[in-house]
Amino acid sequence: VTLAQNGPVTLWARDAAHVAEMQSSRRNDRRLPMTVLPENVSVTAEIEAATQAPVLLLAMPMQQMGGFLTAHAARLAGKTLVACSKGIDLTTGRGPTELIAAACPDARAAILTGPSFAADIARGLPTALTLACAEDCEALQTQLSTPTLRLYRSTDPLGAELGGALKNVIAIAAGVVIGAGLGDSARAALMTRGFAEMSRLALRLGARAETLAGLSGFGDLVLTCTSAQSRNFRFGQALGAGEDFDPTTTVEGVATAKAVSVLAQRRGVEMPIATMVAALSEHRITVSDAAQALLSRPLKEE
Ligand SMILES: NC(=O)C1=CN([C@@H]2O[C@H](COP(=O)(O)OP(=O)(O)OC[C@H]3O[C@@H](n4cnc5c(N)ncnc54)[C@H](O)[C@@H]3O)[C@@H](O)[C@H]2O)C=CC1
Ligand SMILES: O=C(CO)COP(=O)(O)O
Repeated sequence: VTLAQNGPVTLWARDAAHVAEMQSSRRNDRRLPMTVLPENVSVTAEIEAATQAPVLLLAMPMQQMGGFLTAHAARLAGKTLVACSKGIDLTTGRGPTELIAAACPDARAAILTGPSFAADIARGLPTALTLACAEDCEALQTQLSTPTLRLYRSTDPLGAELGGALKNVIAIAAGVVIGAGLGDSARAALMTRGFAEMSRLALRLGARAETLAGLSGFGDLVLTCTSAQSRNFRFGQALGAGEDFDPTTTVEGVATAKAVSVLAQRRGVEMPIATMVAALSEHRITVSDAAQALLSRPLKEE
């Protein structure tokens, strides 16, 4: 919706009936019901039509991306593929740009990530994001920026994708704290210690500290841990309050917590909060036992 200010945009979806509905109503009632699709957004169920453009934005749940890339690899060769997903693939332990590089080695992989709710962007509210690509991406930065969507470029896609993936795990923990009535002070402590463990793992994997401190890391951590618009935060809140949560909602932090626990163990990195989120999401531990376990860790230097 925002990119349509810069020129024609093609929106591809798999479900032909849903596409027909969007073409006639000019809205996506399932995902963004309040937003009218601009005239120069054309909606199609034909992947051929959607892959004509040189730049493609991939916005799908993280665990679906590997299958999509493999299925369409031939069409995607030579394209610039901009991942908009946040997470770590459970099967391979890879982030979005690493998945793209493995499945489509002839494509240019980039990631667009940072504090941004889709509904805010669609409403034209001011938003700032990180666009990260191993190569120079100044032209792409200009192409994807709009008067209300301000992109900062980075050459550290690993750091950007790890920040975006890991903040969801900490947001679930923050939601648990609020849902269980443990208070705002506990949430602030968890966000800070969460940021410490996000940075610990990311740096060990080769990311840059300044990327973690930027929009894709710290920025998105703040948004997701403090806003009820966040599905990860709301999922945590329900977990903390012992309430059910709609299982069809995309909550990226659940699979990411699982993937991160494995990754952290393999690399010998301590990630107590992420490990606790993985256990809580799978109901292997109660909220009070999780809180107790975190509070009774050995005292140490900050
Ligand atoms: N909604 C938001 O505000 C933001 C979402 N993201 C990220 O974007 C990614 C997608 O999230 P949402 O769009 O919000 O989720 P969603 O659940 O609202 O929508 C996902 C869409 O992907 C489609 N899809 C599922 N599997 C697919 C496949 N194999 N091929 C093509 N399409 C497929 C679904 O049909 C659905 O339309 C996530 O990684 C999320 O973290 C990032 C920033 C903001
Ligand atoms: O990534 C997001 C905001 O930057 C969206 O957060 P949720 O997936 O938790 O809704």
